[in-house]
Amino acid sequence: MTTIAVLGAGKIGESLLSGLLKAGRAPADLLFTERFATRAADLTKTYGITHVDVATAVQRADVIVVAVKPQDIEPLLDEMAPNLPAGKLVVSLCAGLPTKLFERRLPEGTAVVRVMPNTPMLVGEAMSAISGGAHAEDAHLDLVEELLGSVGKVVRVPESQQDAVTALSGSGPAYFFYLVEAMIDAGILLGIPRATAADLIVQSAVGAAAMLREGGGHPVMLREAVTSPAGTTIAGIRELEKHGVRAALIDAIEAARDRSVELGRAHEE
Ligand SMILES: NC(=O)C1=CN([C@@H]2O[C@H](COP(=O)(O)OP(=O)(O)OC[C@H]3O[C@@H](n4cnc5c(N)ncnc54)[C@H](O)[C@@H]3O)[C@@H](O)[C@H]2O)C=CC1
Ligand SMILES: O=C(O)[C@@H]1CCC=N1
Repeated sequence: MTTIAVLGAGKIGESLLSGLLKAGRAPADLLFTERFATRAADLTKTYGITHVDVATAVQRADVIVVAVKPQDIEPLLDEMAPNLPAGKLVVSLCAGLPTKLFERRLPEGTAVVRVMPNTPMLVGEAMSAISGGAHAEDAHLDLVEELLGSVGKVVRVPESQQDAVTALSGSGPAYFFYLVEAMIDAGILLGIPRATAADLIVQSAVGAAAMLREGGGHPVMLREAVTSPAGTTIAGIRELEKHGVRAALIDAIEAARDRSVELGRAHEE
């Protein structure tokens, strides 16, 4: 069985470990590193997985998943480089960091796959986009696709699109949560108890997502079907348009893309 080590078990690292376990992978096939000892102990207790140091992780695992903040990558690469045997596959989940950075800092010929996942991985509903680096072969991409396919959907994209993908689906869940939060607040304003407002909005979000995914409908047609002539929905849509919500969303996603590019530039030679 393939042994997978997750370096940095924070929010996304834990989501991956938990998702892989839920998908049927044995705890014995998973390793993780974590710089905070109390967090490491909590994760071992919760999931029964083994906490190791970076040197042990890169030596024992076949697939090494890097899940630290982009700002924390340099010291981690310093620790990985002298210990990484040839033939290992390095998978980076880090926003903005190009495969070239890993290839430059790790032993010559190391296969690197850049991935942009998202936190719905925790419930087996991740959206992950993967791109191979210079030494990644089809077999490496197939392996990463299989791993991430067990915790959600996977698409292959050229690495040049990864900053945009990061803004769209990497950050995307946060924008949906933000929208839900705002709609629940609207319910409070209208006198609906918070718990009821949350139920109403969360189920509406789940239903809308199911229609988008399973119904195969176009978002414009689905919205038009809710929008009756002289009805309630169009009164609300007029306010959204007046406040420039569409342009705000486009600007937000462009800003997130720009930030991803900036995170990568910070590590250029
Ligand atoms: N949170 C999200 O929604 C997503 C995050 N990502 C990417 O995943 C990476 C991690 O993000 P989060 O999980 O949100 O951050 P986080 O801060 O929750 O997790 C990072 C973890 O790495 C640990 N760490 C840092 N340096 C370490 C080292 N040298 N050795 C061992 N452990 C170390 C930290 O203690 C922390 O627990 C980032 O690069 C981010 O861009 C990608 C997609 C989505
Ligand atoms: O906010 C971030 O930088 C990370 C990357 C994508 C989602 N969260």
